[in-house]
Amino acid sequence: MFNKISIIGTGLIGGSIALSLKQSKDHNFTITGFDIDPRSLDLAFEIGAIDKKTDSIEEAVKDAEVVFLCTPVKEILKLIHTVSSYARAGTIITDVGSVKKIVLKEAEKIKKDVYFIGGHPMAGSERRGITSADPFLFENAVYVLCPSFNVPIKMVNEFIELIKLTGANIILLDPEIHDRIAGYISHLPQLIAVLLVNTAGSMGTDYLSLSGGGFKDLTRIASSQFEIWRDIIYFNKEKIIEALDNFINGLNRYRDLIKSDRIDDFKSEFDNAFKLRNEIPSSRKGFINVLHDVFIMVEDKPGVLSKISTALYQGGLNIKDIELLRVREGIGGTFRLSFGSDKDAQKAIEIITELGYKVFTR
Ligand SMILES: NC(=O)C1=CN([C@@H]2O[C@H](COP(=O)(O)OP(=O)(O)OC[C@H]3O[C@@H](n4cnc5c(N)ncnc54)[C@H](O)[C@@H]3O)[C@@H](O)[C@H]2O)C=CC1
Ligand SMILES: O=C(O)C(=O)Cc1ccc(O)cc1
Repeated sequence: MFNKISIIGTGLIGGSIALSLKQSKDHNFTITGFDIDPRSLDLAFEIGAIDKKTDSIEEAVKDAEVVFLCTPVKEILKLIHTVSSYARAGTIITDVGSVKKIVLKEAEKIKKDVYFIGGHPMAGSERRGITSADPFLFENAVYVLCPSFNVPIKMVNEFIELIKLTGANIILLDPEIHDRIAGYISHLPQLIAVLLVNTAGSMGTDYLSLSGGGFKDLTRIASSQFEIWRDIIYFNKEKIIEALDNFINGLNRYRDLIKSDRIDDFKSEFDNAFKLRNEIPSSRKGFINVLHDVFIMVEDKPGVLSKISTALYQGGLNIKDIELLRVREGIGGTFRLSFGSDKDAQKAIEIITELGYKVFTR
């Protein structure tokens, strides 16, 4: 197994990968971080995501066995060259970019004694930066890998073992297929979420103030920052246009059905969606829910949950639902607690924070 890891871009994804590797009980990784934003680097060091920080990319890379590129995609395309020029023979360079074909094409140009394995953890958040990093972010998530042709199978296998430590399930995919699928299940939904909020919002802010759980569930990712998405949209243009065209055709068909009073024709649409939706492997991410969720990161210590639930009970709060989202034996996990109202969820946050746990909402 590798020991020396470097993270270039210590933001949400870079920070989460670093934190999850540092939590591994059976390994003692030395993680070096580099980021163009010194605040991000300082914070990553302060929270223990990285062991060393450096303002020199050469320094960050020269002794590393694995280098993770965790920046926006456009930067990844440049960093592939900078990093490979400083990397010693045998180093694995990997990225986390949401688009894969352009990245793998760029990686074809680097010297052949370093190995590029494209990666895309299919989990994330609408929030950015190291302050939102979560060691359990990838637990049970799909993590796509696209190795370059020159990477020996043994190296791919060793790398898979490393990524498995994040708790993710690995899938090897052709970059083009990855981009088409990501276009439909991630990039199209992102644009739809933005347009839904803007369409309703353009009618007046009072429209949005009436929105219920369904609208909020469907549009959480509309709060994502454009900086990451600019590159995703640009570099997956073709596949996104294909997905948009399909979706626009579907919307037009629905419009025609309604206009011509063929409402019953929607039954098969609903039935089909119900069936397909139920086939998505059960992970709670994105599950429709009208409750108000609070997420708590806890250590794997006896009594932690009863301490929290007792304090909430004494505070007059009723937990409507509870789920252990991500757990690492002996280390800890993230719990989702759901409350019946936003007011209760806010009160719960106060109570749990007072107990000294890290709490966040989505
Ligand atoms: N946000 C999400 O939910 C997911 C994002 N991704 C991909 O992960 C990558 C990173 O996204 P996030 O972590 O969300 O963004 P982020 O904004 O939280 O972190 C990016 C970090 O990279 C740093 N950075 C930018 N240019 C740099 C450069 N040239 N050299 C060194 N550091 C640089 C920034 O200062 C920042 O700290 C993107 O390519 C995105 O497509 C993949 C899966 C999920
Ligand atoms: O917040 C969520 O649920 C996401 O799905 C975030 C996300 C954004 C970009 C990706 O490439 C993958 C995941």
